[in-house]
Amino acid sequence: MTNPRAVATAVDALRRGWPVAIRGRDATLKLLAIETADAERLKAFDPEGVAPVLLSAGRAATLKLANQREAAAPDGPVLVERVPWLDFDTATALADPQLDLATPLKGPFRAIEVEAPDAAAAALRLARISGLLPAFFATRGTDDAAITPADIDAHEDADRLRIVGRARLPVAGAEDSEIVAFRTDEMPGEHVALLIGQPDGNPPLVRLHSECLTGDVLGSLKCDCGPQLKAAIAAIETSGWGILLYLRQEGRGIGLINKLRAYALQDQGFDTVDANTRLGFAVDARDFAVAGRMLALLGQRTIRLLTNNPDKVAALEAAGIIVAERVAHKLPPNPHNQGYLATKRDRTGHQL
Ligand SMILES: Nc1nc2c(ncn2[C@@H]2O[C@H](COP(=O)(O)OP(=O)(O)OP(=O)(O)O)[C@@H](O)[C@H]2O)c(=O)[nH]1
Ligand SMILES: [Zn+2]
Repeated sequence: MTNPRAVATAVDALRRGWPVAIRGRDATLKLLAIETADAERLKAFDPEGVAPVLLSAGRAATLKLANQREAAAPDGPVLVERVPWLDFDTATALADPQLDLATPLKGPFRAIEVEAPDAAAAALRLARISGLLPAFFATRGTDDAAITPADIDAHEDADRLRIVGRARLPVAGAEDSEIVAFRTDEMPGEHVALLIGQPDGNPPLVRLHSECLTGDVLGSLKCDCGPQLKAAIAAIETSGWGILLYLRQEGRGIGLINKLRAYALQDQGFDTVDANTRLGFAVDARDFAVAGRMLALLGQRTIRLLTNNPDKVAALEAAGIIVAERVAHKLPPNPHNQGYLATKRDRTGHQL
């Protein structure tokens, strides 16, 4: 039996700076998120000052801390040995790439064997779900109140999404529209679908739009999200009928705060791909199975998809949706997003 609700409690605990425990196959890890800790909490968590620091492979590679254990998975979690000079401030510098250029790290640091790699990987996932930097103090814990990686799988399982509300919603450019909201019992935000027009016997034109507060609401020129959102509604309306899925996957799944950290790194000269890696995240942490589930709940198994991103097509097909056609969704660049669009074309396979 899995317990996805316990994951919601763990997310809440991490954000408050409280420890959580994750039970892996071989051992249980007790974890304190570095971002929400302070020297005092660290002392209470680890009075002897021996708890190593857990980082993602991407972050460790940025810090030139390759995992020295031969059998370690190349993209697996990395544990940094706790040595006397690795105090709270130094751990913060390991966790937060914004300090990389300003404060050269002391050291030397040594990567040590990860005893519970499945629990460690689950911890990094939990940090992403919590919108926190993926970095922890980690020590052996007891099984009391520990969550498991399977609990996190259950928490993220798209099949648990259901429709919880719907209403007519005329919007600018598409007056004959209906909004449908979806959620699971634990998720804080809800995904929505905007059904535009009436079914006409053809597969609906569908747009998967990932939340971008800066672009969608504030009109940010750093990306193409705002114009893409408006243009998607217009294209669907013109096509006769279709569905806009608004997915709460801000920052390609790393959350608003971590996206803003990525933006700060972009101000230092890193592109959108390298910024995510330096933070310790996947380049794209979104789960498009959610969109597959939403379409299935709406009774639409065959669609036409408005996107330049081949990963979206592949992920929907893996989720059992037939993508009968990919329709390009290109908008003119502006001086601020030219580099971003070029990176999407050159490094993330977008067909631009
Ligand atoms: N982490 C991160 N997320 C970003 C950045 N710029 C935009 N985003 C997010 O990226 C998502 C939009 O995805 P895009 O990669 O622009 O486009 P796409 O949806 O993959 O592809 P298309 O369907 O072709 O538009 C939104 O969740 C944005 O918040 C960035 O520099 N870093
Ligand atoms: Zn955007």
